[in-house]
Amino acid sequence: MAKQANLYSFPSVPEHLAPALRAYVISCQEAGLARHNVFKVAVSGGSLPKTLAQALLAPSTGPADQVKWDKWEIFFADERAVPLDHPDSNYFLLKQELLDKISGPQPTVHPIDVEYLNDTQELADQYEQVLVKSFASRDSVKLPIFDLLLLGCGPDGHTCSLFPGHELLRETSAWVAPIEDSPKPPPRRVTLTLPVVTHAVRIAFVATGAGKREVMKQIFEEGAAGGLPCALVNEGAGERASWFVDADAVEGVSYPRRPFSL
Ligand SMILES: O=C1O[C@H](COP(=O)(O)O)[C@@H](O)[C@H](O)[C@H]1O
Repeated sequence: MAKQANLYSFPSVPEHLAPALRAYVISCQEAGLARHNVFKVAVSGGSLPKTLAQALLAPSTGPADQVKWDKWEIFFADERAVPLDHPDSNYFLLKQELLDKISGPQPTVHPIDVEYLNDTQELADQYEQVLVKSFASRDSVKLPIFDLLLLGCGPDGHTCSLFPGHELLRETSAWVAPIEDSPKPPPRRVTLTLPVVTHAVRIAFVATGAGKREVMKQIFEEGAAGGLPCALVNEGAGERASWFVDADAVEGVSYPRRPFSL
């Protein structure tokens, strides 16, 4: 039987979850560097960048605990069709929470091309071309393989801009797709598609707070049968998916917790 997603639960975010997430990201970074001397990562917006900043901006504890920012290529798992300085922009959020606070060597960051904000299909196609350039030509690469995806989980079970019951969940060809009717505002967005998400080497979800408890029950107790996008990622990725959650988010959820180890 295929191995299941890992569920790691921590008593507190700053003291326990953030250091574990840091250790996990650094291990993915080292694996990426060993593979191709670069670390290709895509990140979500929402509540994730704040936790990510707590994890990655902490002082290094030694040579094995280095975030090698200049080796990072950062992409967006989803983005809203708004200018890059708009409060709804996932880029703007990441910039405020994390990117602007990085001192020393800087990562390469790939925001959307705002020239195409009026046409979400074109916006998605252009972003797919960014991936094509980074991951070699689309003809030779069936799907881009991110070293790590850092994802959030909405209270409705959405991840990236893949929403429950939406036709986009059936997309099998595009790497990046437009959505014009996101149930969560703003409605116009672009997102990595489900096959790209499940194809990543590693996928880390971060979900914290009691507001996520009900959806965590559905994801982990009903599994893919419940149809929620996060559960579909768990099904497709199996043990390559790891959840970093706090105790509040998973209180009463019937699913085996793993002790965190690399
Ligand atoms: O709209 C979005 O929401 C999700 C989840 O956000 P959260 O605040 O509940 O963590 C986020 O992962 C996604 O990137 C964003 O566009």
